[in-house]
Amino acid sequence: MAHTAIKETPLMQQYNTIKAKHPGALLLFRVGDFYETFGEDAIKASGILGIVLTKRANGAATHIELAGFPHHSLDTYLPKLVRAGQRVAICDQLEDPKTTKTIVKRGVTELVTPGVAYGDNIVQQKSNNYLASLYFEKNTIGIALLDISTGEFLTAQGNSDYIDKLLQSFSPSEVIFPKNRNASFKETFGDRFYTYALDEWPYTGDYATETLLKHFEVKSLKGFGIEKLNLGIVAAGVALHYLNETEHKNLQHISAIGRIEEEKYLWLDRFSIRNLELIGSHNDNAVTLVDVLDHTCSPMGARMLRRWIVMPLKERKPIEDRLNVVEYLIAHEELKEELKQQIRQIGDLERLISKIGLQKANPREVVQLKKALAATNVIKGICSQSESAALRTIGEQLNPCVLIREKIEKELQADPPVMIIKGGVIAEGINEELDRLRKIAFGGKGYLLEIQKREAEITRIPSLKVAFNNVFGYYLEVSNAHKDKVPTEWIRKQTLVNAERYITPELKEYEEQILGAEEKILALETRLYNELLYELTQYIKPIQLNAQLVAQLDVLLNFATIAIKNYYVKPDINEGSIIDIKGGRHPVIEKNLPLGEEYITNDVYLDSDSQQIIIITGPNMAGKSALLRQTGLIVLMAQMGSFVPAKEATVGLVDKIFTRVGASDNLSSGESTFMVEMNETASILNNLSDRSLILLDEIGRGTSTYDGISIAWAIAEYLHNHPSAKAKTLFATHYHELNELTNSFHRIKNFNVTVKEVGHKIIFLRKLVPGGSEHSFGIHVAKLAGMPPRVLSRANEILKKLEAERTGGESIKESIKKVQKQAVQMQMFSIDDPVLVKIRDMLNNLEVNTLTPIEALMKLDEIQRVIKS
Ligand SMILES: Nc1ncnc2c1ncn2[C@@H]1O[C@H](COP(=O)(O)OP(=O)(O)OP(=O)(O)O)[C@@H](O)[C@H]1O
Repeated sequence: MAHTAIKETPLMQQYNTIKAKHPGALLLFRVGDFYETFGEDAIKASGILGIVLTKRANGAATHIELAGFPHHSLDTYLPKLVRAGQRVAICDQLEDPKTTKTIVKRGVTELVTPGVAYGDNIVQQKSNNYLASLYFEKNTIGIALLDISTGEFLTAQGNSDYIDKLLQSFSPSEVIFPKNRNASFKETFGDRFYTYALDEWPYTGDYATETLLKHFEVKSLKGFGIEKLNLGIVAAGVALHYLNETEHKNLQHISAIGRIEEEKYLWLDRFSIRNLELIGSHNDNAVTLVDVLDHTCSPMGARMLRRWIVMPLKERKPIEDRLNVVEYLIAHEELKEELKQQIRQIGDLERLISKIGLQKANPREVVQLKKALAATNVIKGICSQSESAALRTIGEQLNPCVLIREKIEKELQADPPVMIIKGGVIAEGINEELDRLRKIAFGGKGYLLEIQKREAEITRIPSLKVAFNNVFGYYLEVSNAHKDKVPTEWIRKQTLVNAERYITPELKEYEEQILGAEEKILALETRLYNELLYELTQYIKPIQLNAQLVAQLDVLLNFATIAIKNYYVKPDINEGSIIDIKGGRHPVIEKNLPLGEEYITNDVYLDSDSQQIIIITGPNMAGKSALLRQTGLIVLMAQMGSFVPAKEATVGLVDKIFTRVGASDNLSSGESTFMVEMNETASILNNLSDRSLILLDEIGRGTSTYDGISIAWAIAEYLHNHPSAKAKTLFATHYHELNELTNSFHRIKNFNVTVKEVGHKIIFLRKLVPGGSEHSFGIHVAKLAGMPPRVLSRANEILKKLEAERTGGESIKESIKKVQKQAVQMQMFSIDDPVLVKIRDMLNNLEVNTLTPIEALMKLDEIQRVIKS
């Protein structure tokens, strides 16, 4: 945005210089006790924050807008600005205004952007706050994901599908990329993200590698296992560069970078993450899987759970390890509760240690660190003594960091204030000078009483009082009755109605000592505190590991808790190719049914030999989508190591889950929704594998019936006949015509979700049974929805007519022939019409006897187009 230079005063000159250095950022300019904004920034800030916008004269003829708030309200206002998508540059006074005669030196001390934020009020407790950095080269994209609030730093590279999936899983608060890629970013990933484009120069392999090597103080990136990710390295280097640019210099807590190990995780494409409603997005209120699953005891556990949900595993061993711990915890109620109790004490150790790295932890947080380490030690004890090997491993790895814990215990007061300037942070007996100064400053009362007592005796003025005021400090007050007893060396300072006030050299000297002492105490406490903070940075790595382990334990405990609470069972995970769910439920819907309603359980069986594809028909509202989703969710939960909502479940490991929901739900994109649906489906067909699970919900409904049937039919056929990948598929559809498929393709089976017709009403039984269903009951559902009776009865009439026309039991082929016949008959009437001529030719060229139903349908579609055109 154009920034109109603000002229005149030296202050404004300084402002303009700083402002120009941070284009695109809203500048909070510290003036005395206030943060001020000017011009455009002031207009924005007053709008976002609801603070008063004023105008002030600026030179002879101009006015400048102005809006500000007290500096101590920064914690309240800054998050609001950042959440409103502003980049905020905080400009502070870099020297004490008292010590300078000219204008105070000022500079930007931090640039807070949505993706580079760590303040408790800015970042969400239960989710990570990632900055994503992208680098493009031909068809490959490098990505780095960095959360400054937790120190997590990851990288990967791959094609745009993969990067898209990662962006969906990690849902970064900000995405950065080189300026020349602005257009291609938008084209590939849309406008779902807050983005910032950087100059291109830092995007080189050399510069990035050097930045990383320097940051981690290593000679090679091999130790991190990322050395082959040449594009990922560039993205990661630029991420660090960006932190530096935004004035984040203390980054010891970013202590390692890891590769996202794609091969370890079940692939969930971004549509699945959305369609299965796993974690929801920031702005919708739908109840999602995580809402049901999250009973963690710590924010870091909550964040790890979210990661496990979008990145389930696909190797048997680690999944079983998790399941076994959960089983053990369920069987040991007391131990489970004790561990949860301790984890609650630990709190957000991960973000706490990050603040130590950033050197921004306050005294109370450091004391919390001590408490967390104490609780860690208790957990270590419990785990080490358990019979579960996995828990013992966690116990062994936990590091109680005894030395530093004792040091904090010894050096800090037990309950210090949040702000160091309040004083009383460093404990007694740590520093002699501090103790001495404290005695002077705070032992003062006794000392003054002594003076008072002594002088009262000498002068024989029993009512003599020592007191203090802001005008002339400590004084002696003598009532008028005794004023003639005052020694001559006392200096009179004030006369009241019935008393006189005096000062003495002794009092003045004492006063100077006290005032000096307070300042010295503050300086000394600050120094000692910072030394302690600095020493703590050496413990970042072990404490980060503790945080990881405790978060893991928290999630496993959480799985045990919800398994008990929601009656989940341990799934049987194996390397076979069967998915066999008995009495399965939808974990979210079952929790949100209207009072008195019970979730109807269902069995789903899929394998690659006899029942690879299930076509599920059934009326609207019958529960088809719920069934598809619950199958996906049960597999997912099993592979994240959780028990599952079913009576019994066998899960032959799945490597990819694809979900597509027929268009018409996915609005708000420029493309035709049908086109989008076809694109998405194409990407499934091109990526599936033998272990994939595909959930197709009314694919094809976004177009004309015959088009839709044809496409759905062709997809099912393709999935069945795929030479190498017998992907297990659930296919919900309204097109009963698809029930014909089972006759030609032996691994395709028909099922339907049952309903019962009672008089004019239908009752949803929600049971999945073998066989196709006859009709849709769409009109019944319309009635349920309160459609006017006239519309309903007319719809019924039309339906009857249509059904009557379709002579009972006729196959698609026959009905197509009939249509052809009608078309041929039509030809006899107006032969000259060029459209009809064209259609006639098309029909004449058809080899009806060799035509497959699908080809017939497509032909029909072609004919329809000709007529429409
Ligand atoms: N097994 C079940 N037990 C109880 N209630 C269920 C069950 N399955 C679904 N429901 C309820 O029925 C509603 C409709 O289910 P769902 O959306 O799956 O139907 P559908 O057959 O896919 O409908 P449509 O064809 O109109 O999309 C759900 O929102 C849920 O409240």
